[in-house]
Amino acid sequence: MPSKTAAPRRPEAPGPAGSHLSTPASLRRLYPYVRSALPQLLAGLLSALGASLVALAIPQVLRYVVDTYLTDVDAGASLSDLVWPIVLVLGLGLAEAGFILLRRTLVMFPGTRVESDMRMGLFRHLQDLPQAFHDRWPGGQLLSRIVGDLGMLRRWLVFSAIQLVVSVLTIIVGTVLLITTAGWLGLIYLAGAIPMTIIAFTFSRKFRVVARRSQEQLGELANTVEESVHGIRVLKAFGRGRDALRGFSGEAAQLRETELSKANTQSKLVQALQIIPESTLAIAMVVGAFLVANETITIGAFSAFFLTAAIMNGPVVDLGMTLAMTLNARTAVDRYFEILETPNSMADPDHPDEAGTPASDKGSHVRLRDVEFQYSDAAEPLLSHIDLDLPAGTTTALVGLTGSGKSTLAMLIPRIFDVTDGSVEIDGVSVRGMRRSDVRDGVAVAFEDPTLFSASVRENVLFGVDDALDHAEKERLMHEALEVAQAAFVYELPEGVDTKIGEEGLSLSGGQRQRLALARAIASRPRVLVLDDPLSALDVTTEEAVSRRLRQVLDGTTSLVIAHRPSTVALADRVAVLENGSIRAVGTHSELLATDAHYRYIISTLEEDAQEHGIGHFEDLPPAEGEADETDRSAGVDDEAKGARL
Ligand SMILES: Nc1ncnc2c1ncn2[C@@H]1O[C@H](COP(=O)(O)OP(=O)(O)OP(=O)(O)O)[C@@H](O)[C@H]1O
Repeated sequence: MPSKTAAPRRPEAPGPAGSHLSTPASLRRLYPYVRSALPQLLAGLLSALGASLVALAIPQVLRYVVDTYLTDVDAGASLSDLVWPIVLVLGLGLAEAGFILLRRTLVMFPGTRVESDMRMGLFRHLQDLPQAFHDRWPGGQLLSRIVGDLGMLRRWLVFSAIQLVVSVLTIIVGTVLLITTAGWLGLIYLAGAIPMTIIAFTFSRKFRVVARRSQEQLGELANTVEESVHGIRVLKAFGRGRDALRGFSGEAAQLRETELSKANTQSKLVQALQIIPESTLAIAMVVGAFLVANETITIGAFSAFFLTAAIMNGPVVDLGMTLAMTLNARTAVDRYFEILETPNSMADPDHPDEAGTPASDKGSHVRLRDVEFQYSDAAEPLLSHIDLDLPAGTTTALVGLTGSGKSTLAMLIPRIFDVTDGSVEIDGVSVRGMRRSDVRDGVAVAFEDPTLFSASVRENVLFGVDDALDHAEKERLMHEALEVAQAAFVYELPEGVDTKIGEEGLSLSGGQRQRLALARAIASRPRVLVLDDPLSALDVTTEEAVSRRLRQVLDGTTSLVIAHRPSTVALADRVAVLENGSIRAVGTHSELLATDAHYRYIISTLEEDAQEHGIGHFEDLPPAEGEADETDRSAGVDDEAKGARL
């Protein structure tokens, strides 16, 4: 049940990155992304400013018309005298519309480019961050940052940021015009700025908090949706759809409350920004009538004052909205850099070691030396003093009770996790000294719970294959891997290997997905192959067929196979037994049966389990094709092991 039982994982970060910064300082961090777009954004700003200033010029024409032709009766103005002022007002109106259009055209392209660059940067960093980070951060939070927050930032950049500057400049220019046009009346209007500034400041403090809360809650909601969609089968199977809905409604209601509180806070500001200037205008009207009567100001100046103030009303009220959007953008920036500035604890070294030369053409030599591993949120190490030698070209089965740390140990080889002490070496070079890409080029993994991508079968199987290979070679590797994994079912799919297999391969059965994941690992022809219980979802007949072919493939590489079935143990030359976080014994199956009580216990448990489920036993496993002709694979191979296996 997504929302009740699975509490959302919280980031370990002590607080939002950048929360100690002022809003301008926080937004300044956008500069590297915005730099190349600045010329267009500035041109957009100038266009918007042009539109505003042109609008402010219209009242001055009115003032001229009123003072020259309408109030000065002796001037004897005729209708024809008004043609030029009318043409001028029309021209100013057209210029304003033109500036607005130009502004939109100028900012649209750079805005989307900044958004896209930032999105790429974040995605690249997410890909680079280690597994430990992804274990901690819920997907919904990442999704809401990479999609929602960045969309919000773009809208702010192309609209609100420009509007904010334009509004402030328009208000400044407008206020100067009010003062020069109508003296005291302008100063009365300016006095309204004092309470407005105080209110805006208080608003900013409140709004920042609620904006952050809203964006976090949106992330949690996205997380709940992701988890429910991901686990839809379980929810349906257990009839827990209603509970999921209840959990979702609770979170949605919380978000709604926060949004309402946000809107409330914002509407208070907007109200203040409307009421205060209008109150000052009421006072100005009384004072203005008095000044006109005294002939201190002209009727034209009086009219122009009110028309200018009316035009300024738009930018003043806009200030409320743009300020709110600026604070939303600031939160989005903080949330963006919170991820982007998460240091990568598994970064490549500055001076990486070259990958070692493989010990034999049958694969690399892997060695774990006094390895310790502890999960960051665990109280004590899960693995300690692990010494394990995987000679080139050999297959080692790793067995142990459930939860003993087998999968974790296997993940240390491709550096999905880093050892906390000791070292993992491939061909004599520590994996921590190498580029991660070099390590992973040589190591392929097939997970027990395989993840496939929503792409074609071909793309999934060739996922780890060198792009530089020519088409024919790639095809050959794919068909061969599919054959080893007994995945001929793909040829029966509607478009054969070009069939798109849907999100996470959910259109396939568990066994089919597992075989494709196995084919993916095999196709890349790795020097080290890590198989985490790769046959667990297969039926007996398929398992036998895969095992027979797999054994031939394993002959040509160094493999570590996590075994939960006797038949998987039988694929190996030798067996390593994991207990209480350490390797308790290494030997052939028969050696261990004879000498190690814990191994006997594990095997009997596996056998019982196999009998219960009607799956393969040691004796059931058919010999590999041509195996009788084989010579020993390496020094690490034990005849007895083969005897045991056969
Ligand atoms: N990301 C993680 N953070 C903290 N603890 C973890 C994490 N992943 C696994 N563990 C813990 O580490 C222990 C070993 O897990 P692991 O999956 O390596 O065992 P396993 O021997 O492969 O188990 P199984 O045979 O059931 O697949 C378990 O107790 C598990 O709870």
